[in-house]
Amino acid sequence: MQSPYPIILNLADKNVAVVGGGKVACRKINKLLAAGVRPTVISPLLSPEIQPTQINWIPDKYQRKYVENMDIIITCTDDRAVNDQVKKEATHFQLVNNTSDKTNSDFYNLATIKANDMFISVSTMGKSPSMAKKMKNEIKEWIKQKFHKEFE
Ligand SMILES: C[C@@]1(CC(=O)O)c2cc3[nH]c(cc4nc(cc5[nH]c(cc(n2)[C@H]1CCC(=O)O)[C@@](C)(CC(=O)O)[C@@H]5CCC(=O)O)C(CC(=O)O)=C4CCC(=O)O)c(CCC(=O)O)c3CC(=O)O
Ligand SMILES: NC(=O)C1=CN([C@@H]2O[C@H](COP(=O)(O)OP(=O)(O)OC[C@H]3O[C@@H](n4cnc5c(N)ncnc54)[C@H](O)[C@@H]3O)[C@@H](O)[C@H]2O)C=CC1
Repeated sequence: MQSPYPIILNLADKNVAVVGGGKVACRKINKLLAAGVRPTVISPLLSPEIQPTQINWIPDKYQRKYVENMDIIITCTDDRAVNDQVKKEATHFQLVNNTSDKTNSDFYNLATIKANDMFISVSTMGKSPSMAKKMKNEIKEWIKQKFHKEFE
C-alpha cells in the first residue's frame, strides 16, 4: 500500500463478517470482540479457541448471500481462491480485508497497544507483519518501563 490513509473506526453499529474459522480468523475475531463487535463468522469448521456463543456462526462454506448486508468483510480461509472470490464479489460500498493477498485488499490490520486513553499502532504497510508484531512488543516494554503502565 503506497499511500495509506490511517483512521480509527467506530464499528459499534456496523455489520462485520469473518470468512473462515481458523487460526488467523481467531486473531481477527478477538480484536473485533474487543472493539464491541459481534461478528458473523462463515466457516464449516471453527477452531476450538473461538467461542460459538460470542459470534453469529454460519456453519457453511462462503456464499455471497451470507455477506450481502455486511459493511466490512475479513476473509481468512486457507483457500486463496475463496478469499479472492469474496473480494471480487464485494460491492463498491463494502471494505474487504483479504488476509492472504495484500495486493488485493481494501485495508490492513495493525499491531496495536491499548492503555487507558492511548491507542498505539504499528504498520509496515504490509511488508512484514512479524516485524510489526516485534516492534509493538518492544514499544510496549519501553512504555511500561517509562510510564509504569499496564497494557492489554
Ligand atoms: C497485510 C496484512 C493484512 C491483514 O491481515 O490485515 C497481513 C498479511 C499477512 N500476514 C502474514 C503472516 C503473519 N502475520 C502475522 C501477524 C500479524 N499480521 C498482522 C497484520 C497483517 N498481516 C497486515 C499487514 C500488517 C503490516 O502492515 O505490518 C498483525 C500486525 C495484525 C493482526 O492480524 O491483527 C498481526 C500481529 C498481531 C500482533 O500484534 O501480535 C504473523 C505472526 C504471528 O502470527 O505471530 C505472521 C506469520 C509470520 C510472517 O510471515 O510474517 C502473511 C503470510 C501468510 C502466508 O502466506 O503464509 C500475510 C499475507 C501477505 O503478506 O500477503
Ligand atoms: N493476514 C494474516 O495475519 C495472516 C494470513 N495468513 C493467511 O490466512 C490463511 C488462513 O490461515 P489459518 O487461519 O492459519 O488457516 P486454518 O487452516 O487454521 O483455517 C482455515 C479456515 O478456513 C475455513 N474454510 C476453508 N474453506 C472455506 C470456505 N470455502 N468458506 C468458508 N470457510 C472456509 C476452514 O473451515 C478453517 O476454519 C492462510 O492460508 C494464509 O494465506 C496466514 C498467517 C497470517
